[in-house]
Amino acid sequence: MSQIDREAIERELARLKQAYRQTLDDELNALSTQARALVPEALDRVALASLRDRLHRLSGSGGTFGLPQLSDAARRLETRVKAWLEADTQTVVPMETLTEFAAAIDAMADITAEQPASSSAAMRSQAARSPEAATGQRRSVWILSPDPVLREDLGNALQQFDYRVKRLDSPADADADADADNLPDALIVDAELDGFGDESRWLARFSGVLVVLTGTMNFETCLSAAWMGADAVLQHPVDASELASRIDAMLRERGDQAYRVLIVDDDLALAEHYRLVLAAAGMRAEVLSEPTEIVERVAGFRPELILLDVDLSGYAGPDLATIIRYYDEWVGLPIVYLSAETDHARQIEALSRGADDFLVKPISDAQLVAVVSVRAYRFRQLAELMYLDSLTGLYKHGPIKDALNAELTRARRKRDSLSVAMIDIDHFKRVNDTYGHAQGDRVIRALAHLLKQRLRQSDRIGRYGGEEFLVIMPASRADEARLAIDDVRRRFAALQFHHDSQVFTCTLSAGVADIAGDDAPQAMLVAADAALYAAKAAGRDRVVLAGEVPDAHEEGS
Ligand SMILES: Nc1nc2c(ncn2[C@@H]2O[C@H](COP(=O)(O)OP(=O)(O)OP(=O)(O)O)[C@@H](O)[C@H]2O)c(=O)[nH]1
Repeated sequence: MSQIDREAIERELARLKQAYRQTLDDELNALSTQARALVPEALDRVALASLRDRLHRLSGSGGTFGLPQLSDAARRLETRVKAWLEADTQTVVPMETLTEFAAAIDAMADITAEQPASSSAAMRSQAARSPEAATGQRRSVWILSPDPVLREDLGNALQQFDYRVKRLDSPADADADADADNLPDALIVDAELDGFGDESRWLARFSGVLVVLTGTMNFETCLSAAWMGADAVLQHPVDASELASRIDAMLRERGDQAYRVLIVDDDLALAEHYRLVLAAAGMRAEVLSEPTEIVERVAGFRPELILLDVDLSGYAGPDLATIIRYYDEWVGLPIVYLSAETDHARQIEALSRGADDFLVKPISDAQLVAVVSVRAYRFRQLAELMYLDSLTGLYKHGPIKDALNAELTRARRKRDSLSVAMIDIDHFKRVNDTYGHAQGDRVIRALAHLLKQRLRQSDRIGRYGGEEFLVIMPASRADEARLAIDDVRRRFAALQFHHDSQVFTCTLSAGVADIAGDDAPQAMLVAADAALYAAKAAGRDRVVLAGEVPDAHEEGS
């Protein structure tokens, strides 16, 4: 997996700081002109409000770009303007006071004292998690084995899980490919392969997952695997679905699940600075400057924390927090205000409207990273416990139904299509009865894994019941949804499960309904369930659309 390019991020941060300094002169000139235009007899309230907003922005951004004294000065001046605005309209501010105020504005131009460069070391010390992880890119795997059957079978099975597979039969081939090609995300090495690990210098720069396959699990094989730095030793024959799950879990642990943070701020330079600071700490941050798009963006990006400015142009942060809390599925999402507001009463008022914390700008980079990562970590832990099924990592029954309500509301508002699919493993009872419950669990996990691999990131997948799954597919008509689910059906049927010396396969049936039928959530579920029932009745191993009458055929034909 590629590493975060810290140098590029630091260069970009320095560029932002320079750009900020360049626009600062213009901003201070504009402030000075506005201040000098104030006259005692007729204080222009519109001009005062504009002065207050500009000073507020300056107090928030100065410190971030290395000018903390500028922040302090702007904050003091902002307080004075606020007092004038809140006073009786008849109040006359003496001319000397206005002159002195304008001089104080001009004096800000003299503030050039710079803080020591911001805490990039602190940023570096934070857990470095790779941000490109959740991009949904296909993972690559090399299979190194002298056994052509193992290479072929395992390779084909991993392709079903959307891995790019390269099959190699000797250490020399691997050495040649390692020089010529990018190293893979995962490497599966057959313990029977002679000479691997001794000469393969490229192993030192391999940072992916290394799995050793062995026919016999004993101390010697495990010891040589440990010397090689293997992450896991598995006994062959191995279930490809188990292997794919293990590799995925290890890649995830290795940091391919960066925290997702949404920054809502209309000061774009400042927001970009925060984004880069969080990226340097290994998080994935996105900036939203158009508050009206907040619901769509939260639904699409699924942040694990929102950094919310209190005063956005035309909107109040607390109103946005309230809107987010209207959606059941986002009730626990951490919202942290990031604002130049120092008035405690206002901070408390803002906090009472659905947020979790209040950070006062300017905030140090290290503090920002610390607060965000601690809260995002806790949220992820809690969300996993509350919403995710422990066997499959999919949504539990309740949360997937909540997700359907939310997706339907959005689809209606955007006049977009939406489909649901109800999926059930065929004759699952027989699997349990014949091969045992543990093997049944493996089959359930394999299907969950396949669904996660094959469907879009925006699709929601839940374990609806024991061996029944519910998939919500936004922006998909039923015919499109059917194609996707049918692809999963074919791949699932091709998976081979190993039990002792036996090999068995399973199939699934599915029913698909879309919003065109009836857009009440319960009606969609009933329609999909009826289609699933029709698929079972018509011989299983098929996907049926709601309202469709499938041709019946013999099972297994
Ligand atoms: N291993 C395992 N089995 C489960 C789990 N949850 C439910 N089951 C079993 O899944 C089986 C479901 O069987 P049925 O609903 O009768 O139907 P089926 O055998 O799948 O047959 P059809 O749906 O008609 O194709 C039951 O035997 C349950 O005990 C689970 O978490 N793990």
